[in-house]
Amino acid sequence: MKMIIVKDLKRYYGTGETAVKALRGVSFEIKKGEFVAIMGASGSGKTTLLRILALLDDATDGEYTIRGLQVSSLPEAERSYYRLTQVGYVFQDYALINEMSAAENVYVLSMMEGKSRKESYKTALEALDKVGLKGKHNRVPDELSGGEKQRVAIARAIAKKPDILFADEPCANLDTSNSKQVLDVFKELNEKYGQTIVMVTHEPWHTEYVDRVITLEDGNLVSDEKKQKG
Ligand SMILES: Nc1ncnc2c1ncn2[C@@H]1O[C@H](COP(=O)(O)OP(=O)(O)OP(=O)(O)O)[C@@H](O)[C@H]1O
Repeated sequence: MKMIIVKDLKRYYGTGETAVKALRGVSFEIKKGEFVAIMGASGSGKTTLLRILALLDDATDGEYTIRGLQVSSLPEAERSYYRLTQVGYVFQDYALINEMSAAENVYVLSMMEGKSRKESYKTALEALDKVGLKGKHNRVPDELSGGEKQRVAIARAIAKKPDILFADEPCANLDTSNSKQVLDVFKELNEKYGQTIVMVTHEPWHTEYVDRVITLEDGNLVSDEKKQKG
């Protein structure tokens, strides 16, 4: 099943002669259950693409469909609802609330979706267990390693059981050992639960974990390569 269809996607910042053409017309499809890396040099358009796919930004032109739904032309209120309920996003800097425990960081988002307190708590603990943080539910971010903090952020993103999990350089602030822990979690979510994942990275060794690598260069898609997972 096709999860994502992108056709001739363009994103220009500014207008006229001085416009920055961050995406110059990118097309591809992603199937349900794929784990895809988006690579490319700094400034090639990776974050711009991911933000549009995660409905955090609008394209200047082109079409974007998730599970057959033309999200690029949805009214803003519906886009927000879709983003809140169906899209998981993991940021480079974790974006956790320092005063809250791991469980509370995950729980708060479920509550925002309108779930009951009891259900939200149960969902949060399940998500934390899935990312290997059993026994650390009550720790605040300062009592966790960088890799553990990122795993809390992943738990928060998957608690809603999103159609797609997006991650923008999730290991950028982590050493190799913590990066491996985080990538192992993504791999397990992908293999065990069939989670579709789209991850921006600039580290070639991260591609050992994925099914496919899409490479951007100066706003164009220049290669799309299937990988043998390590
Ligand atoms: N808000 C903005 N306003 C103007 N130009 C922007 C904006 N955001 C990004 N750009 C430009 O668009 C181009 C693509 O940026 P983008 O952040 O998508 O690249 P990237 O591949 O993610 O880079 P990096 O690896 O350094 O994060 C760059 O030339 C960048 O300077």
